Amino acid sequence: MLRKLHSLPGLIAALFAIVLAVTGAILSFSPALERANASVPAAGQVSVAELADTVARHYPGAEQIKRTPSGTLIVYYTRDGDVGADRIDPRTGQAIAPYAPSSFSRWVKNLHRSLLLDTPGRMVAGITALAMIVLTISGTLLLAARLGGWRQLLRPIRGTLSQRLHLELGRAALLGLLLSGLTGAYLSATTFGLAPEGVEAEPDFPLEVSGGTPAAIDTLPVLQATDLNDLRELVYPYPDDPTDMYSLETHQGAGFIDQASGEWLSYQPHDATHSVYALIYQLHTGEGLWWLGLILGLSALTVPVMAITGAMIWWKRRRSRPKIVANSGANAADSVILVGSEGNTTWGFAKTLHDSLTQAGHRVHTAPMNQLASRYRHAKRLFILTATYGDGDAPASASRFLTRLDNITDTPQLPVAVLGFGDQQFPQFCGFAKKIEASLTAKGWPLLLPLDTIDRQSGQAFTRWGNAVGKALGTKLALVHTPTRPRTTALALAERVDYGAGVQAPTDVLRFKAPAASGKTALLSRWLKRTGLPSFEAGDLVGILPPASQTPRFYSLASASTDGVLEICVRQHPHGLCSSFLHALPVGGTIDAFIQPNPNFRPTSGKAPVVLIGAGTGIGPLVGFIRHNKTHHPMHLYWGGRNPQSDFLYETELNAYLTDRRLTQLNAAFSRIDERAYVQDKLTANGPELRRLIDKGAQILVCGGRGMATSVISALDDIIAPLGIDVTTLKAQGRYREDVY
Ligand SMILES: Cc1cc2nc3c(=O)[nH]c(=O)nc-3n(C[C@H](O)[C@H](O)[C@H](O)COP(=O)(O)O)c2cc1C
Repeated sequence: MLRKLHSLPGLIAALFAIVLAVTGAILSFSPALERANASVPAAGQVSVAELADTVARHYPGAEQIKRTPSGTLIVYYTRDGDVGADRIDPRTGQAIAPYAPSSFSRWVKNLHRSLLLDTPGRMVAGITALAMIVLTISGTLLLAARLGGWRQLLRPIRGTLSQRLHLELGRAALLGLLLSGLTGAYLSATTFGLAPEGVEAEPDFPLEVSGGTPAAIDTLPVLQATDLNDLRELVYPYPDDPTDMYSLETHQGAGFIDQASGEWLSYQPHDATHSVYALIYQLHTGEGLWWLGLILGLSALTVPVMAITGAMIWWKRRRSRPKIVANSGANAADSVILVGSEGNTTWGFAKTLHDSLTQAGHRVHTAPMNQLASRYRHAKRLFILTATYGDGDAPASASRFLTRLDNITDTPQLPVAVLGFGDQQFPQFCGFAKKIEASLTAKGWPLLLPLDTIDRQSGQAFTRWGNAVGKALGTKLALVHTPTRPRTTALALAERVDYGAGVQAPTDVLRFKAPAASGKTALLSRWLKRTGLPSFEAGDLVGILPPASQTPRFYSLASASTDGVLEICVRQHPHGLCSSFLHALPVGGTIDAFIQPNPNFRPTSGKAPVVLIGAGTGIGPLVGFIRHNKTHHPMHLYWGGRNPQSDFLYETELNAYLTDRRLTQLNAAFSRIDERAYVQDKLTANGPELRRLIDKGAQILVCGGRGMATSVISALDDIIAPLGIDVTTLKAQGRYREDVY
């Protein structure tokens, strides 16, 4: 519901919001620009009397002085029968330059207020301002839910580039956009008479003046007592007309002043509605508050980026949710599948289960977890497939599940199997699935199968769970989940470096390039310096589809596309389909590959040191990070192999990086030599040094097998215990990232 409330107005209002935001940004920056050009005396330095006097001397035909909220002073005058206007210096009253209002800013203002369409345009602008309020509030609620609560609102944001851009910008611009939306909606309401416009009673027009000889301007008491910074407008009396008077408007009120006595003839202070209107106008435009104008302008500039990234996120989500065919009604089904998903990948698994059960002759109903019914009339089993978000929280399509469950008073005799989808890198791995199973068992629901979990959408783990489901149902259930085949690129093997033959761990560093183009295409590519490779960074993943398989195998990338090669490090597994294929691939042979971004596994920018830890082929992305460490950021590498004579991967490159200071320290451990050691032993041996680095805010990136990763966590927990923290804390702070397989 919240997501719909965010995406629907967002998509509809996007275009108008972009126009209003860009024009609003231009207008918001103008007070700061105007202020930078205006000379503004400090309070108490210049009185209106002094200014009016100097102006009258330089402009014998002066009619009016106006002060804009940003402090620019404009004098309107007649000279030799012609009218004119000049920008003037507040201290000398002399002309700085002729004044002509900018027709561009008038056009921008009209576009902003009414889209150049008068009343219908004003209505659209008002509705867009309301949509902006709905979007900022619903967006903030979604962000808080995604990050695991209000207190976590400043936590680092994970996700794809468009997600991070959308969320980071939204978080930064939140208050500015909310203020613009609220004040814009109020100003719109005033144009349609729905809110007071702040129009107030005019000061009484004096019927009589003292009629004495006009006094010198700089001696008039009211003008002497009015500071220049309070001035809005001063109108001079007609020359040589003793019955005329000065008219003065300040921030506090307005009235008429006698030419001879210099006292008020009538005065009307501004009332509360006027002051409220003026304040809201100021908060919307930033006029007179140049710093607020800058904040509002910068916030508004995020809107086009957020509109585009928001539309991209919406489209990706829509495209990635598979269509469930042959979906039985909730009361007709014998098997019910409820899905908790945010990014839609769990729906893909649910569809595989749905199709397999349907093929096995079952009537299956698949729905979001939020649609949990109090009763499924013919159901014999319930499957719950759910992801976890935030800090063990519900994904979008399951946010109301627990409340609905609480409202079910009779416990249905419906056996249930919960399958959690998550990521081991999060401290609350499959936390929500665990919560669901605990709540179901506490309410007395019978279990069809105990809770099982799937780490990072592992197809193999899902097949294993499918076998267990098949056994429980007494049918053979082959759950082969193939993610929709992504668009692949053909790449040709350009170079291979062999390691590890002597220690029974054949490992290859493989470098791929786009297959050689021919004729005009080759010339064009050379001229454009295009490599023909898709775009990627070291630490991203490449999915490779081995021949005769639809299931991609993922390898961490040791290069970035700017290096001109796609480099991976692959160990041959005895029966590994893809690793055997890659090890047998001749130079010039091609693969089908696609890139899966892995933006969370990267060194962060900033001054904090980076500790890279890996074993075996886990060195791949770590070497990529070091290769790109052109700014000589402190990087400490801990790596474990078997024997330095046989499988010291990247030995030559690493020594070169130590020499040119891209690598600060290299700690290699080998397990098949006399002084055998594993990478965790090296960590323990260097414990005090590591503790110092972590205390200084170091980020830790770990890549390699799960066994190694577990040993590394336990060694590091011991090392940092004296700091009063553990690896779980570092993970929660986003300072400990794993790429583990
Ligand atoms: C912002 C964010 C927070 C996550 N939090 C957790 C978590 O706390 N525990 C967990 O096991 N997985 C967590 N995950 C991983 C997802 O649960 C996992 O990728 C899941 O397969 C996504 O399924 P979906 O695409 O259907 O939403 C998180 C993922 C993201 C993007």
